[in-house]
Amino acid sequence: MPFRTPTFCRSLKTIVNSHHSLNFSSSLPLKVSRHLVHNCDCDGFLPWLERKAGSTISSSLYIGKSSYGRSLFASKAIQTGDCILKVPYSVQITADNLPPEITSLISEEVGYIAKLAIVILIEKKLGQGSDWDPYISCLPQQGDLHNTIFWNENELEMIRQSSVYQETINQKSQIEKDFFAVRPVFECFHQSFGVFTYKDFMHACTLVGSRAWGSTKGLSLIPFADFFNHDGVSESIVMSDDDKQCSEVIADRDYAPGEQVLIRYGKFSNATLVLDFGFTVPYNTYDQVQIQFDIPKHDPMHGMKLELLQRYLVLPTEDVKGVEHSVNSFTIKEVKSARGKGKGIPQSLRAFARVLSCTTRQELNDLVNEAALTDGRLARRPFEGINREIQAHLMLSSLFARLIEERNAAIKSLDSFNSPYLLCERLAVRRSMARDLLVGEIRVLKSASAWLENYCDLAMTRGVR
Ligand SMILES: C[S@@+](CC[C@H](N)C(=O)[O-])C[C@H]1O[C@@H](n2cnc3c(N)ncnc32)[C@H](O)[C@@H]1O
Repeated sequence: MPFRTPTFCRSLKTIVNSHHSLNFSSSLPLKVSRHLVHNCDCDGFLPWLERKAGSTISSSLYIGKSSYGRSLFASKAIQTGDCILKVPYSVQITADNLPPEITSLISEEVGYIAKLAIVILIEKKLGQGSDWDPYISCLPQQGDLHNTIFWNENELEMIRQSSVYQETINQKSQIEKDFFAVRPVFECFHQSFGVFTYKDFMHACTLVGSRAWGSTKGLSLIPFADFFNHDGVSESIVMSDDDKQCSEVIADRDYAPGEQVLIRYGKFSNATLVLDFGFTVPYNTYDQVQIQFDIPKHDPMHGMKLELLQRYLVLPTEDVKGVEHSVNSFTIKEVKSARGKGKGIPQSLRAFARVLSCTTRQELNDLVNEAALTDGRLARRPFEGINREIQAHLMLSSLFARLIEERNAAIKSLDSFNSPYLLCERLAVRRSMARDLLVGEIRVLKSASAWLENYCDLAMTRGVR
């Protein structure tokens, strides 16, 4: 999904494995709505796909309507451990489906999302003449999507405090870059494939980003499986097996006939969900906050600190949301126990605060010497003096307090965002997403604040070392 890395790839996760390793022992109390509506516009979809595949894809699921759009429902009783869907690779869409004359002209820099978007656009132009028409015509229309790249300026203002704001801008510019890279190719073939606009391309990229799974082919659209909606607590995921050349889903619990069957797309925060999938969940245990901690411009040792930080602070290898990391950007996860159990706030952030709290060259040199004598990392150990250690952490506390305050103010002003009558429903949906996002971020920041408070209290009473 991610429009930000060259291959822009944080699509729905797939385990490419020959062995399923799910733990089927627990029945999870999923909150699902019961729906017995069989007659959605996709009634003929599964029979068509099974004919195309030459095999049964699912005998226990049907496509119905839910409050999340179309969804898959149990057509009969399903038991924990049942294989509920098996989609052969032969009916999945990958970049290999691009016409060869197009593939040969597309630059290597164009990522998988863009390539699959082109496949969708070409098949769409072919209309009923396309082998994939029953699938392509089922895909959501432009107005149905709520990913933040479709939010207008006013709507985006609701989430300005969150990193999603900047990520949305980055995502748009990545799509634009890809569009300009592929447009000349299409101009050569406009008689065969027609023309498409930037808006069409953006829509197709978003469809791919929210419905394709990472695979050995880069990304794969898996028809029928992409009607599953997401539940972050589900243990069911789409698994692809290269030996069997198919993707499958195993039920993680029992389902009664008519019950909505949900899977987990990935361990995604609301920031990821709203950016790449156009929805949020009210309480998301995977929420995290991307923060930036700047060296104050007026700091007399600004240059020296910056140089040291760039030299010593190693960037995280895992790029959480494809955000470009700089030395002063950190990912904060919810701290589950303020009492010091488990992980607290990132070590790299605490090291950063120690460096920032130094007031003399000597103090900075001491940190460099200490790094040379230990594991080479800067400021990873608590300061000898308790007061200095506490002071460094209080800097973080005040940063968190400001971030919490800004988000609280943003939530308060959400109701002041209005729009013309016809757009009210759309705005209400997006406002509720903005609220979920900001509330989740506040929860994470408050947990980090509580951890810091506890750390400082403990340091005072016990001494840091
Ligand atoms: C893979 S598709 C699932 C099928 C989709 N509902 C449809 O009608 O085609 C992913 C999209 O479904 C919707 N969706 C999935 N899970 C959701 C959830 N828990 N809450 C709200 N919308 C959800 C979002 O629009 C998302 O981009």
